[in-house]
Amino acid sequence: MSTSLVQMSSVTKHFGARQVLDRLDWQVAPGQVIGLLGRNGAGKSTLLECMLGLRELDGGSIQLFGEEAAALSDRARAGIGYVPQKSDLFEWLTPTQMLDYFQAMYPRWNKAKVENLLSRWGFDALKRNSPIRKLSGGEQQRLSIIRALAHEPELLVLDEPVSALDPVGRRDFLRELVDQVIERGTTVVFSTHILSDLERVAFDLAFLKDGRIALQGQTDALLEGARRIVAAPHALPAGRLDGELRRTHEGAMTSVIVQAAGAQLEQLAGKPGVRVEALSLEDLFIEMTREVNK
Ligand SMILES: Nc1ncnc2c1ncn2[C@@H]1O[C@H](COP(=O)(O)OP(=O)(O)OP(=O)(O)O)[C@@H](O)[C@H]1O
Repeated sequence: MSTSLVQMSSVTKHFGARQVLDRLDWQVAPGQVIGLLGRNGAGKSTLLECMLGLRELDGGSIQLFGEEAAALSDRARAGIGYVPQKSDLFEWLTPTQMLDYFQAMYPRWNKAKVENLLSRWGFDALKRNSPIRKLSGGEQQRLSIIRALAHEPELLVLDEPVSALDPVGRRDFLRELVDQVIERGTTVVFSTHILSDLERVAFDLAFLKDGRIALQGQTDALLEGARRIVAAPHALPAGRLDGELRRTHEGAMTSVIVQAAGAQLEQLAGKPGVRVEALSLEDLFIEMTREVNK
């Protein structure tokens, strides 16, 4: 039996001629907190939707809590909290009505937590009792997060949960995530383009590129080991470098991204005409997700 909470094997998904996921393998262990990164259109939402059994696969298999994702039991469903990229709230209901509706569906609904978050996140009596469609985009996003946290899920999947939030809303959400959700041992997978948030929260990063997870590791370790080596091609040894991830050519120079501190790197750093640079998370994102111009 697998010990993974999510187990994706050779998952393939296309929309018409567009191949979005290409024999993707991915595991998420219980308690892991993973930031999912990728360019616009890389397939992050598709991956998360497939993971939750919301999209039919063209190939491969996905297991969640040891069950087929496409046929989850009610018990497994009750263990999932999901904040989709596009809010699927019932717009004609008021926040109070919508939360009451969902409360009836979940055996483990923490009413006190919902009340606490509503008051802390600016839902006064007026807002709680006007139709959701009249709330701003950020308010709807906050409500969607409250709904996803209310039943204290074991697995929380967040698809760009802070995209519509102002800096205060983002800080409040991240605090809640770190102090409450992660503290409780919840497994969290979330996609975001706000890299500074990831540095504060995600313990692991996964890069989605060309339909697969191109790189995954602990945020600190990824950044600590990542280097860009820029040199004329003849200054580099033949073959791949230790820990080589990507290689691009710009004019007369070759740029190699490696994920390895070691003797080879030290040797190279001492050679004339060779530049070895540390990478920020933004650099790493750009390097890991850009097209290779061999
Ligand atoms: N229902 C659909 N029908 C057709 N094509 C789709 C559908 N959903 C997604 N796609 C296509 O699949 C690709 C991946 O989309 P997806 O929304 O998963 O990317 P993403 O990484 O979440 O992007 P973003 O960062 O912009 O939110 C895109 O090219 C998109 O146009």
